[in-house]
Amino acid sequence: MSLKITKSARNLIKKLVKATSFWQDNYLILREFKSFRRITIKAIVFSIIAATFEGFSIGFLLNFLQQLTSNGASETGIAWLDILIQNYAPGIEPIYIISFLILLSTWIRATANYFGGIYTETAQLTLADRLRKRIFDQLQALPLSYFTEARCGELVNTMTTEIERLKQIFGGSSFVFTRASVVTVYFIIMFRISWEMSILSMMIFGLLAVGISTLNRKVRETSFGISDANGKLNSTSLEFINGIQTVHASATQEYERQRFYKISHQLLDASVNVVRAWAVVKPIAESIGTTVLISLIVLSISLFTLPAASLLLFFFILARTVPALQDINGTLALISTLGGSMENIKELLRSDNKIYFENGKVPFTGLKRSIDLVGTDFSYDPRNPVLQNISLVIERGKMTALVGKSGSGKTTLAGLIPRFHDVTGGQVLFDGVDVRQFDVDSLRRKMAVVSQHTFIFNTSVRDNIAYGVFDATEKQIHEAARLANALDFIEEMPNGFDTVLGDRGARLSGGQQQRIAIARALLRNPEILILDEATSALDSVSESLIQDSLEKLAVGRTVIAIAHRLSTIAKADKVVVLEQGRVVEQGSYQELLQERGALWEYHCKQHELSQASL
Ligand SMILES: Nc1ncnc2c1ncn2[C@@H]1O[C@H](COP(=O)(O)OP(=O)(O)OP(=O)(O)O)[C@@H](O)[C@H]1O
Repeated sequence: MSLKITKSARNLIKKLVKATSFWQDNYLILREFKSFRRITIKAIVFSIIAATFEGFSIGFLLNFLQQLTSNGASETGIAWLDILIQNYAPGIEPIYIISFLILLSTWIRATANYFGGIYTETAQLTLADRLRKRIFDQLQALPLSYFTEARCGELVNTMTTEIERLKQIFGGSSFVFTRASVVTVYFIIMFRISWEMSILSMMIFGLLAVGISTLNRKVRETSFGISDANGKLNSTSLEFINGIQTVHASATQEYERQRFYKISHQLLDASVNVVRAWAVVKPIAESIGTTVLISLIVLSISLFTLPAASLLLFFFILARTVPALQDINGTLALISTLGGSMENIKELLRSDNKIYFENGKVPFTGLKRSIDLVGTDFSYDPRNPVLQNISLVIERGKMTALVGKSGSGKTTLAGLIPRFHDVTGGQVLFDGVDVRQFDVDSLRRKMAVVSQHTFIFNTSVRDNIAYGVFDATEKQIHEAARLANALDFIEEMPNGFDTVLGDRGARLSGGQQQRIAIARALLRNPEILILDEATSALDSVSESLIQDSLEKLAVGRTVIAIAHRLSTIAKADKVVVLEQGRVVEQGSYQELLQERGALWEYHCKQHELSQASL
C-alpha cells in the first residue's frame, strides 16, 4: 500500500516537473542526468547537509551569545539539549557544550561541502562527457549531405567550446542551488528571531530579485553573439589551417589576415558587450543590497524591540545573506551569458529538424547477379537535379566505366552504390532488392572506395592500411602494401610501417597517398570496388605504378570505375557516358567508338592530347 502511494507520488512529481516549461525547453540536455542520477542526488544531498549545518552553527551562535550576555545561565536555551545535559552530563557548563556543537556543525558542514563539491564537479564532467558522445552519435546518424551544409568549424565549436561553456552553466547552477539552500536556512533562523523583521527583509529582497532578473534577461540576449562569433572563428581557423598551401600559393595572406581579424574582432565586440551588460548587474545588486541592509537596520531598531543578542545575530545573518544573494545574482547573470551555448547544443541535439539516415535490416551477403539503377534521379538541392532518369545495369564481376565531362555526375552516381546518398527518384537495386533494405554496414563491408581524395589518418602507416580491417595480420598488411606498389617507399621511411603519417598524410606525396588507399582497399578484399581515378597529373612513374596496382586490385571484382584514362576505358566491359546527369551512351568501348557519338569525341580529344604531349 505505502509502496503504491510512494510510486504514485513519484509519478505525480515527474509529471509536474515535465509540465514545467524549464523541463520542456531543456529536455534534450536535462534527460542526460538520468544516466548519472546517483551522483546528482549525492551532490544535492551533500549541498543540503552543508546548508543545514551552516544553519545549525549559526543557530547555536545565538545560544552562545545569549550565554555570554546572561553571565553564565544554567540552561542553553534549547529545550532538547537541556534535557540531554540534565540526563547524561549534568556537571558540564552549557557554554562548553554549545561551543562543541558549533564546532561539530562546522566540521560536518566542511565535510559535506567537500563531498558536495566532488559530486557536483563529477556530475558536470559526466554531463559534458555524455553530451559530447550524444552529439558524436547524432553526427554519425546524419547523412553525408548534412556535413556539406553545416560548417565543420561550427560543429567542432559546439562539440568543444560550447560544451565547456555549458559545464559552466551547470557549475553555476549548482553554486546557485548551494547558496540558495544556505539563504533559505538563514531566512528560517531569521524568522525564528523575528518574523516581522524577516518579512520586511524578504519583501525588499523580493523587489530586488525582480529588478535583477530583468537585467539578467538582457544579458542573456547579448550572449547569443558570442556563440555565433565563436563558431565563425573556429570555421575560419580550420579553413585557414587546412588551406594554408592554397593561401600561400594564391598570395592571399593579407586577405586571410583581414578575414581572420574581422571575425576575431567580432568575437571581441560580442564578448565586450556581454561583459558590459554583466558588469552592470553586479554593482547595481551590490549597492541596492547594502542600501537594503542599512535601511533595515535603521527601520528595525526604531520599529521592533529585540534582546541585544537576537538583534546582533539577526544582523549578523542578514550581513551574510546579502553577499550570498549577490553571489546568486552574479552567477545567474553569468549563466545568462552562456545561454547562446545552450541553444547551440540543443539545436544540434534536436532531431525534429534533421533528416536521418534510415538503416535497412537485411544483411548483405554478396552480389550474385547485378546492381541495377532504375529510372534513378538525384539532387543535392531540389532546385538543381544532378542525376536524371538513369537506367543502368552493373554486372557482377565486370568492369563498368563511367565517363563524362567534369560535373556531369559521375562521382555522385558512384556514391549511390555504397548509399552515400539516397536517390530522390527511382531505385538502386542489388539483385533486385532495394539498397535501402540492406544493413548499410554489411553492404559497405563488401565494398571499397578508392577516390582521388584519400583521407590519411594521423597514425602509423600500418594503422592507415588496416583502417576498417582491424584484425588484419602483419603479413596481410605487408602483402597489401606490396601489391599496391607501396612497399618500397614505406620501407624507406624512418620507422617503416610504424611511421606516423602526420595530419591528413602531410608526410606523403599525392601518389603515395593513393597507393596507401589502394593497399587499404586490397586489404578489405572487396567484392565491389569503386575507383575514382585521379585526374591530377602524376609523374609517369607514379602513374604507371598506380595503374599497375589498380589493375591488380580490380582482378575478379565488380568494378565501377570513374575513368579518365583511355587504358581503363578500353579495358572496361561496359562504358557509360554521362552528360549533365543523363546517360547519353552505354555499351562496349568498341561498339561506342563505332557509333561515333560522345565517346568517340572523348576518345579523339584524349588522343589529340596524348599526341600533343609526345
Ligand atoms: N555535396 C554536394 N552538394 C551540392 N552539390 C554537389 C555536391 N557534390 C557535387 N555537387 C554538384 O553535383 C554535380 C555533379 O558533381 P559530381 O562530383 O558528381 O561530378 P563529376 O562528374 O564526378 O565531376 P568530376 O569529374 O569533376 O569529379 C556538380 O554540378 C556539382 O556541383
